[in-house]
Amino acid sequence: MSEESRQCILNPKTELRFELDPGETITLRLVSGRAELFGAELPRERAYHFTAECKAAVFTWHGCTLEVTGHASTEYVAEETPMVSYANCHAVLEQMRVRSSIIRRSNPTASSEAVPPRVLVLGAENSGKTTLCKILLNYALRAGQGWSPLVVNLNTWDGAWTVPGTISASHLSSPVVTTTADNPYGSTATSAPGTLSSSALLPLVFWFGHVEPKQNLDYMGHLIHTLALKVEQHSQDYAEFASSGLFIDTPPAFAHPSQSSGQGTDKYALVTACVEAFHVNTLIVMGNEKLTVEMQKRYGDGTRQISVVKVPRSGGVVEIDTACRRRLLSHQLRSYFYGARHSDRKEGEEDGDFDPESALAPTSSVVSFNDLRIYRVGEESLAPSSALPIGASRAVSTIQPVLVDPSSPMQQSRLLNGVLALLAPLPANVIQDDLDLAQLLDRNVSGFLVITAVDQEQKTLTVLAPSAASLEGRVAMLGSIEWQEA
Ligand SMILES: Nc1ncnc2c1ncn2[C@@H]1O[C@H](COP(=O)(O)OP(=O)(O)OP(=O)(O)O)[C@@H](O)[C@H]1O
Repeated sequence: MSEESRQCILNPKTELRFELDPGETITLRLVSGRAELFGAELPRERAYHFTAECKAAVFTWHGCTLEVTGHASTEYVAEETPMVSYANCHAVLEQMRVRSSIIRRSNPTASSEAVPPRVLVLGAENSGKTTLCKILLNYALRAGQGWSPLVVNLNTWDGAWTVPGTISASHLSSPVVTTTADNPYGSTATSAPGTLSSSALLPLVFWFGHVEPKQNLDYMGHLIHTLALKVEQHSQDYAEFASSGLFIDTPPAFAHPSQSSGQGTDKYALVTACVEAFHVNTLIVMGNEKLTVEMQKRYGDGTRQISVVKVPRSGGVVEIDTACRRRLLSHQLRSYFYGARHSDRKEGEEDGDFDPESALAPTSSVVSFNDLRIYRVGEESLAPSSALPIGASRAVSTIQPVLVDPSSPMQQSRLLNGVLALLAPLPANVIQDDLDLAQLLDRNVSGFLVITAVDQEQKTLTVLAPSAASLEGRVAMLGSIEWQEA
């Protein structure tokens, strides 16, 4: 029997907030008026099924009626929201886009004057950075100007379109409506069935291999520059989107000097890396006075032409604790291999609600130790310093790829359940034995694998992969991220 539904009438400029615990689901349908989910307009009479620990809010500018089915452990209507500030922020960014577009059309060579908004969003943990990026992105996409902004995700806790431990970028051309916490920027053609994903959404992905930037700050800095460089090369293919600008979503570590720098180094080294690499001209700080002042001191003096703006943190942003983050990390990996999460559906739910097309079918295959070359990046992959002979120092830098020998018993525990990033195939003229290791750091990722078994006798690895394609001769990177099927 279907659950009873109830009506929720929202006054203008209010929002219905809900927080789902594990196992809870809620379905919303817009009955009258207009409403939006983090900036994406909801069509009338279409049911949105929220699941997988989703925490979200439906906001209305002019009032609306929603039909709500299901139960969320926390559900309330908020009268106070920061949406007016966010809309003002959008208006300023929109002016920059329009100006850029007009200048480019009248004089295509004057690209230095036609600067679109290049926005970096900074803030503490759970301050609403991803949500603000999504709202500003959706508003830009709804402007009717044919924009297709680039979204850059540098939050390694959050896989964005892929899996955690990565940084990535993608142009988006249709609004993002997310009903689970698994893919905050939507699903891609590589990890979702064609019927559900956008073929235009093909993110450029680089593997960091850890969830905390502090696990290898040099490597993170290197990847930011590599991603920016590739993005610039790609943007030549997307000249029509040159005025759309970009949004950079960052992890909390960028705003915490202690977590993003070593002693004696620039305390905002990663912010500096981003500003320089992506030519940021707008820095948005989520409701943090001290950080805003520090950023204004650094960038707001007019010489660099960077605007530093503080916007209020929404009272609706949920404190995601470490246990929940770990669960989300595991679910993101699961949904990469198996498709959208269904475990949160209640038992006995009607079959009609279950969409079998969202299920993916990964394959498990056995590969010989010699088929796949596995590398880790940096010193952390080596024996501890205490194990070195007295007086000896490390010869390996923090961003040097080190070959992992699967036959070494010391590596076995690291390999088992380890998530591997399969690098894009190397150019045909690169001979495996003569591989320039520095090249590996600049290669983007074409997919992910998980090692489910290591057989020392047979010298084989069993890997879970999204497809049955041969892995012979491929190069993969290991990090510290592990995943095991529950
Ligand atoms: N107004 C709101 N009502 C209900 N939930 C919200 C609201 N705004 C944000 N959230 C939820 O709060 C959670 C945290 O928000 P968000 O991910 O945007 O923060 P963040 O600063 O990017 O987090 P991180 O610490 O990972 O950097 C998300 O699940 C988001 O969907």
